[in-house]
Amino acid sequence: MSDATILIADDDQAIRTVLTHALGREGYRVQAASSAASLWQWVAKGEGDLVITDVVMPDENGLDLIPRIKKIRPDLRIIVMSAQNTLLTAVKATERGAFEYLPKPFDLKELSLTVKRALSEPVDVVEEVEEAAEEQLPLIGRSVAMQEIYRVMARLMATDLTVMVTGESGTGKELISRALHDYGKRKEGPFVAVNMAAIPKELIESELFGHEKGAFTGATARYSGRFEQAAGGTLFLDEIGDMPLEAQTRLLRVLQENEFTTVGGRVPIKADVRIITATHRDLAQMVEQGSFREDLYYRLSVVPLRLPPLRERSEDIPELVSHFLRLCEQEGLPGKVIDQGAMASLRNNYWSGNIRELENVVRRLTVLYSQDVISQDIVEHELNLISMGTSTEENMVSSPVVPALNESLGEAVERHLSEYFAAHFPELPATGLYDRILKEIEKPLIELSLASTNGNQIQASKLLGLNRNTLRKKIKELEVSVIKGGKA
Ligand SMILES: Nc1ncnc2c1ncn2[C@@H]1O[C@H](COP(=O)(O)OP(=O)(O)OP(=O)(O)O)[C@@H](O)[C@H]1O
Repeated sequence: MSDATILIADDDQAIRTVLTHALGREGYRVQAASSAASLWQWVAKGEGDLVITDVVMPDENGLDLIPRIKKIRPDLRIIVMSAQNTLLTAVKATERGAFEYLPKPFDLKELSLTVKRALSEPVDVVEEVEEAAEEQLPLIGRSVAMQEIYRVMARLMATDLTVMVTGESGTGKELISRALHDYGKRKEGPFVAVNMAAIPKELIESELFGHEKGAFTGATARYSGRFEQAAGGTLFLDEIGDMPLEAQTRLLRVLQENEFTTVGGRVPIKADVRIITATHRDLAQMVEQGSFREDLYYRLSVVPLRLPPLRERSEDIPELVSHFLRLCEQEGLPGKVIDQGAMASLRNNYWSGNIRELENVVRRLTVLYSQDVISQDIVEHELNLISMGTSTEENMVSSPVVPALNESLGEAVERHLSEYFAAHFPELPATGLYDRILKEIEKPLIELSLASTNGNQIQASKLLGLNRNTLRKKIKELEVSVIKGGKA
């Protein structure tokens, strides 16, 4: 249908020009408008075989236009393109009956393929669907990688398909799974999450399928397992790669037969759950090694959803950081802003712990440093502590002033003091810091000197260059424990 007429609405002149050229080259007739109103006029007159519309336009939101168009021209296919790029936009576009949702910027090749598909596939009749509520779970991130995830998620909302979410630890697998439930057709039902790694092997069956009273020692009452608890809703099996082989076999049987029995029970119960699984493991490799059943793997990974690690979408970091700073403030922690250099350091970090690690770092920056503006120095300092395997909190409690190999004692003290300042600034006294810090240094200094002279106070006072009486006074004042047998 390359002689089809395509109607385009976008208030961005550049986009109209590019699309008109690209689609014109492929033989389509193109009419492009800068407003929803012009597009509507064409549609109402019966013109066009396909609509491509932007979402945010000065006169009307493209998403609101979809149901109006569908009412008078149910057969007209609509492609929505948007730079908003949130999950909600993708879900709304799909729910309202758009043929496809294309996050901007998109590839012209992709657009061309979508147009071809839209013109050749039969038009779906859109059922009346309940509108998705405004974003309850804010899924932050508009990177290309996340937009692709949102697009797939939007397509999954109206289905009960089994989804397997994979990705490194802390990439948001549980959050995405919850969002699939919250926007999906089972949203009125329960979302029941089970972490397979957290249940002892011998309890997995009864945890999942329940048990009858007396089924085994300790089964003092009937227990309805997670399958029963999740009836009508979603069962989220987290860390599915940690499921022992015997339980895998049982799960597979339940999925094949669509029913299960409790441990010790005989009456089959219908399994009315949508299953979403998640894992950070390489299940395909586990299948090869024989530690995960191949048939179960294929049943569970009907729709695989791979979450990218944070380092592959560092463009999302600023928005995530602002989101976590806002969360901290809502929880009553001090409100902070972050400067550009600090943000650049956060963007360039490797983030092996992904979003969870970023979230934790933002929390520490909020709590442990008194400055209202988080600077690059502070961020670098905190990230260094993490890369050394310690963070400010832990570091403050235990690390002694031990010079690193290339450091003088003075430098080590300075490093330690700066950590001390960073960690304790909010509770430092208004004045008297000099005495307080010197006291904190004096005590270990005297203790170490006494230890090195075996508790001999005469030698220690010499070593320190202090008068013997002064040393004695200090020992008392600072409550230094004196080694028994040491000479005064
Ligand atoms: N897109 C996102 N926007 C905002 N917060 C997010 C996003 N993704 C993840 N988070 C937050 O990051 C943290 C980790 O997410 P989540 O627990 O879903 O990760 P996970 O992949 O399931 O981790 P694990 O593999 O360790 O179980 C949570 O506090 C979650 O709220």
